[in-house]
Amino acid sequence: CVLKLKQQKSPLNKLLEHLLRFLEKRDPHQFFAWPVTDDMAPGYSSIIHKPMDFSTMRQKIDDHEYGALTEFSDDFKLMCENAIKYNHVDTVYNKAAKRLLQVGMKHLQPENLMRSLKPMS
Ligand SMILES: COc1ccc(OC)c(-c2cc(C(C)=O)n3cccnc23)c1
Repeated sequence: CVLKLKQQKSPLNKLLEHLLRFLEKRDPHQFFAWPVTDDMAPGYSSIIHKPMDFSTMRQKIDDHEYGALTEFSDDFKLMCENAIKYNHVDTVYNKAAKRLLQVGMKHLQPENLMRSLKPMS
C-alpha cells in the first residue's frame, strides 16, 4: 500500500493552529467552541447569516482554506460580532464576545504576534 505522506504543515498553518489554541484558551466556558444552534438560541439562523465558531475555524485550517492571517482574523471577528449582534448587551455571551474580540484583535496584530507566539520560539 502506498503510505500517505503526512502533509507537511505550512508555516502559516502552524501559526494559525498556535493562534487558534491561544484564542480558545480565552473562551473557558467554550461558548465559541461549536456552532450555535436554533435549539440553543431561538431564531439564530434567521438573524445570523454567516455563522462561525472555533471548530469551523480549525476545520478550515486543516483544509488549508486560509491563505493569509487576515482571512483567519476576519473569521475570528465574524464569530465575535455574531455573538454581539444576536445576544442582548446584558448577556454573558455578548460580554464574553466583546472581551474575546478585544484580546484577540490585540494579539492578532502583526506587531504583537510574537507576544502570543513566545512559547513557540
Ligand atoms: C450554556 O452553554 C453553552 C454551551 C455552548 C454554547 O455555544 C456553543 C452556548 C452558546 C453560545 C452562544 C453564542 C456564542 O451566541 N449562545 C447564544 C445563546 C445561547 N447559548 C449560546 C452556551
